[in-house]
Amino acid sequence: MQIADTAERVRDRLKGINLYLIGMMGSGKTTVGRELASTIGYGFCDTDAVIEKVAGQSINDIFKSEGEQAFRELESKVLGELSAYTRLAIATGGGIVLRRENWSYLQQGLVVWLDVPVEILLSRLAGDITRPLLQVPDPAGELQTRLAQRQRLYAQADLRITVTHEETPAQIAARIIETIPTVLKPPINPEN
Ligand SMILES: Nc1ncnc2c1ncn2[C@@H]1O[C@H](COP(=O)(O)OP(=O)(O)OP(=O)(O)O)[C@@H](O)[C@H]1O
Ligand SMILES: O=C(O)C1=C[C@@H](O)[C@@H](O)[C@H](O)C1
Ligand SMILES: [Mg+2]
Repeated sequence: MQIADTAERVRDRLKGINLYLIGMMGSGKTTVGRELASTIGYGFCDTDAVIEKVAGQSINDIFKSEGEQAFRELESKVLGELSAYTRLAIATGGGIVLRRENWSYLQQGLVVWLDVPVEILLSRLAGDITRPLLQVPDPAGELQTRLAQRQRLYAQADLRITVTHEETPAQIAARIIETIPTVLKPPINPEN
């Protein structure tokens, strides 16, 4: 079946609930999230982008001037506000899973973990200067440590999409759409 047909069926079965993408920095939440939204006919939002807009500064500058704690507070506020909408694919920040209160919002939708090995994250983020937590002498070690701290939290997702080799964002979005029915309640069929 064509992905467009599958996407239409999945969209109907979702009944408007939001899709939340979680995972490490560089796992593709923003890139795949945008593709997922357009394929399934949802709107797209990115908590990091909304934070930068409301704060009027880059994430780097927020971390520098206010610190990580202030960023996390803003992040929870933005997540809470976005979760009031429906029919959205929402790319979150890599640390969204750290706060319990964030899960009260995430759990209202369907949570998708993009599980990408550190080697791929590193190759994607080599030379990146927009992620404050990676501006350290040993970004590989930093990613390993943070993944170890967060792994069990990411694992609370409804859906785990493991990326073992490079696939295009469109291929990953298609894989998400094809896998969503496995975690939804089966449709009611009165003839059975
Ligand atoms: N499937 C993919 N194949 C190749 N490159 C990708 C893929 N997904 C994302 N990328 C690239 O990896 C980089 C990071 O992707 P992206 O910004 O979507 O990650 P993220 O999970 O949103 O990260 P963050 O948590 O920091 O917001 C970007 O340069 C993007 O173009
Ligand atoms: O993994 C993280 O803690 C982060 C990921 C990014 O999305 C941004 O939210 C910020 O750089 C922090
Ligand atoms: Mg992102």
